[in-house]
Amino acid sequence: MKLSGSEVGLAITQAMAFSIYLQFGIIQSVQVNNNLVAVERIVQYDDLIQEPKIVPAVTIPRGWPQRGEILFENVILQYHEDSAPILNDLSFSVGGGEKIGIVGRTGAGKTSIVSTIMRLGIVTGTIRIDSYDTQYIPLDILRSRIGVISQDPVLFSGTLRYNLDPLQEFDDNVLYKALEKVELGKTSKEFKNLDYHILEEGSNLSLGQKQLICLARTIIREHRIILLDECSSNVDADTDNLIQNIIRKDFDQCTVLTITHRLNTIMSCDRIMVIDLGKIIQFDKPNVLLQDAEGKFYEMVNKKNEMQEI
Ligand SMILES: Nc1ncnc2c1ncn2[C@@H]1O[C@H](COP(=O)(O)OP(=O)(O)OP(=O)(O)O)[C@@H](O)[C@H]1O
Repeated sequence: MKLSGSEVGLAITQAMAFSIYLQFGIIQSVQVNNNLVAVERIVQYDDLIQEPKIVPAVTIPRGWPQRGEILFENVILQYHEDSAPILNDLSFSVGGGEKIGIVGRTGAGKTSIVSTIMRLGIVTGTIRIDSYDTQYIPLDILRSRIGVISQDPVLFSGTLRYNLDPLQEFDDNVLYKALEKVELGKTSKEFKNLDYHILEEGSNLSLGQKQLICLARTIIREHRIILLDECSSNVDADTDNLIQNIIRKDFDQCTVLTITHRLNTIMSCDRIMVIDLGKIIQFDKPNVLLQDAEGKFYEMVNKKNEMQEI
């Protein structure tokens, strides 16, 4: 939605009027504050550069992606037009149902792979998902068909039901089943009630509980491709184990890309991708990488073991 100059002007005038009313004690200060923040947000959103509207050349099937294959061909990612590429000429393919671990030092470009798949930033080269070139897929379709769980879970002020299913697409039974799978009820009995109220950004929940709600959301949607970006890095060992078990059981048929600093989390993956300075420097089965004494992965594993011995 693009506001006209007069609409933005009207919003600002209304905000000013509210602040005058406040000085005269006409309306409650909390209400005024909320209204001012709302106007401020509208003005901020209005300044955002709009993403391109993509008209697909072919019809995207309802069930896309079905196989979950990902193909990168000479992909480059920049976050701004005049900035240097963050990912440099990446080419690789992932088969449907494969479990891939992605590792590399801080700032290597791991999260940028997720950004690229979701087409956040300026992407050149070709990314195909089940043979469909993602540059021709409308962004709302692309982003709603891939499950992403990051280290900063996104939750809204509203009921548990609203947070699990904001568009009210699923039966309560489906939501309850997903909650059972992620064992949220074991952390607090409040989570057995879909009307339980969650505060803005989930401020009345622990990080682990927030992650489990995001996991439940992904289970409900039965995504074929799931991108996990450090989703269990800041939770306790029990929640981490629970998350890993759910991924193994419920996402068995899915293509899962797991970004992590915890190397033990990805040892059971089919293949591990090592990223450095925006390039893939190794991509192979864990046992192959562990035997390559000259390789980066070998160095990372041994450094970690040394740290544990100290
Ligand atoms: N939105 C952004 N705008 C501009 N530069 C960005 C943006 N996001 C990431 N970068 C830059 O891209 C590079 C790669 O960042 P990325 O988050 O992909 O690394 P990472 O390997 O996931 O790191 P970490 O392990 O610390 O999360 C970094 O130099 C970072 O500063």
